[in-house]
Amino acid sequence: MASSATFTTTQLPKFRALLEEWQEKRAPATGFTLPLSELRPTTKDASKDVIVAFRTRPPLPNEAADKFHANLDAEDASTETVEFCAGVTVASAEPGIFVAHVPGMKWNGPTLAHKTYEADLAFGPDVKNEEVYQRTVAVNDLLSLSLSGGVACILAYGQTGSGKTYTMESIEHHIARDLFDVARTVGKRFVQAQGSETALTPEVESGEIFEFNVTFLELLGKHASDLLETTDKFDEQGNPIRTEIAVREDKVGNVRPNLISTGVRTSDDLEELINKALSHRRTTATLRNAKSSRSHALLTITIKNTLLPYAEEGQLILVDLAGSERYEDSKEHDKQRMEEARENNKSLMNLKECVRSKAKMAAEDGFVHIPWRSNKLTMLLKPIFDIESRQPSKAMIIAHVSPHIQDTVHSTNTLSYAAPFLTIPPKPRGPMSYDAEDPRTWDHGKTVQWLTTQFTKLANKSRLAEWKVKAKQAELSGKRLKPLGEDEQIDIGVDVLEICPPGSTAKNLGVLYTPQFVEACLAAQTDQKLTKDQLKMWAVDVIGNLFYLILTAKTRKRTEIMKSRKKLVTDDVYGAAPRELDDDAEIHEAQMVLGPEWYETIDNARKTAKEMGGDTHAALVNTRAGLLAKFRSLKAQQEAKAKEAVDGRDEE
Ligand SMILES: Nc1ncnc2c1ncn2[C@@H]1O[C@H](COP(=O)(O)OP(=O)(O)OP(=O)(O)O)[C@@H](O)[C@H]1O
Repeated sequence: MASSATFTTTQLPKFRALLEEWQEKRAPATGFTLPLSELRPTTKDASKDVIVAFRTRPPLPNEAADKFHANLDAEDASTETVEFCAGVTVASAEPGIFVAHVPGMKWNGPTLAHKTYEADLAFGPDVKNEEVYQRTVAVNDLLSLSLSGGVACILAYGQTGSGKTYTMESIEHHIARDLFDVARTVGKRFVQAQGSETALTPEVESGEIFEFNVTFLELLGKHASDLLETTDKFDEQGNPIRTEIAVREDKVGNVRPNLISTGVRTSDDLEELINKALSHRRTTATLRNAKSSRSHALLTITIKNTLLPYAEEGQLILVDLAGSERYEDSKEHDKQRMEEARENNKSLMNLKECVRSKAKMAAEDGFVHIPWRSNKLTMLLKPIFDIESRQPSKAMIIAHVSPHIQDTVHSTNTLSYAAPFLTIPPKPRGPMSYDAEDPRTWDHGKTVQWLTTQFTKLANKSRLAEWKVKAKQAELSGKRLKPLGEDEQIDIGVDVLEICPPGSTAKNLGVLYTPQFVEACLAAQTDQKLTKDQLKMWAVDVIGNLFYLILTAKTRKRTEIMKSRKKLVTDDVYGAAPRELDDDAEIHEAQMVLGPEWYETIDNARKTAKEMGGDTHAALVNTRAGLLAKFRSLKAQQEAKAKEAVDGRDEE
């Protein structure tokens, strides 16, 4: 089977002419909403849980000649040179719109279809790394989120060689540059909110209240290892042998692999550590005799607020995903690499399912099952996907595509992988009806009443504890302390109306980060006898209870909704039951193997059904089943060949 890239290359002049024709007619591209100099975190929609960006890179010098010479069988292939022909065009930078130019073939010659894909942002080949960082990480305030006990995750996805590592390494270095400055600003504000009671060491005074720890994990196929572990042992294939790391939930539900965790205090420390881990990854890739990275790499920075030791730690998770390989590119692989490629595809499909469900949940305020336990990659991203997690989180996906038309089939896969995260229209939501057990439905009065009860309970508890100590002392000196009066007026130590001013409700408080709520409580303190530490502890307790109530209400409603959905599915009213994940992975793989044939055959079958007045859905289902059968047979042949090759090598 001639590869689609070779086919496109041989027809390149015709595709270039078709592209020029399209370019002449198209509307001019639109740019970003704001220039870089006017970007501020406040200019973004803070409620978005998943942000999607597309990026394409420029063609590299000599790349076309190296990669796509027209006649692969020519005796002196190096003399062949091929000019560049774009496979994608940026139609709009914000919202992001990429047009993919899909080559095809009809009876009257080559055709070029133009497919549109949408994201939040689209970065063309001229956009530099600094701008990508500013428009993704900086403007969405991901550093502040992780410094406030939340989880921020940035994922780079795309075909091998499309520029993932280029983007991620630059983001990592920019984060190393900025993280400590942002931490000082956030830290100083927090220290000021605490007033004079914090022990003002020079570090605390300058806002250095955070502890940072870094881990670096590599996931190759099913095997996890620690990229910070130095090794001088290698297996037969040249793979460095590192300790296998278990990825599983512990008794309390955390997924904390046993990795080397290194504390960092400055930008230079972090920079040095990132360089070390990246060099290990590069060496590993080279030793495996692969130019590309076949593994997922997860750099995690855990951030602890030392002035809030009982609150959740924040996390910044940076993921450079393995290159999604075309099946036809992996034909020559040995058994182990085929297995890795299959595992990678599976984990990428599972990740897609999780991100899509998360985006859907945010859009609908509904309750969707997120299958994060199905795979090690998504297990490692548990704080992002577990709906029972109390930490606020944000995921940023940067989908990368090659600029070449020879890669368009793969580019459309990448773009269609990322695009559905956005396409779910938010459900119109009326006001939720009052539910005493769901804080999201409370009005201002009910919220103030609840907060007052909470602080009263805590004040009572500490009054009782104090009384017990005094009573013991009195007893020792032969006296009896007067019992506590039941209806004595209790000073709760804070002005609840300042924490929740008119117009604000429990729903507004529920979206605050824990440190923000603590700051609000410290600012509302009325009883100066109450120590700041005690008030901080109360505040963490109260906001924790509020999160818990919201979570319980969500979970309760989720169970109800899941039950009713199940019923709808069995009653066959809701349409087809959700597709099996494995099915989805297989379809994705089949699209890669069959390339344009997949899309064209389905398009033609649908058109024919429409023209004949037939059932287009049935035509789609039947044609897809036929294509899948063809793919399975091709795959079986490939596997048999690979097995033969491996057996042959073993015999030698
Ligand atoms: N935006 C860009 N501008 C200039 N050069 C780029 C850009 N993006 C990527 N490159 C270059 O393209 C080549 C491939 O990029 P990179 O290694 O980041 O790809 P990748 O998607 O991580 O590939 P793999 O999956 O194989 O690791 C590199 O030489 C890189 O320097």
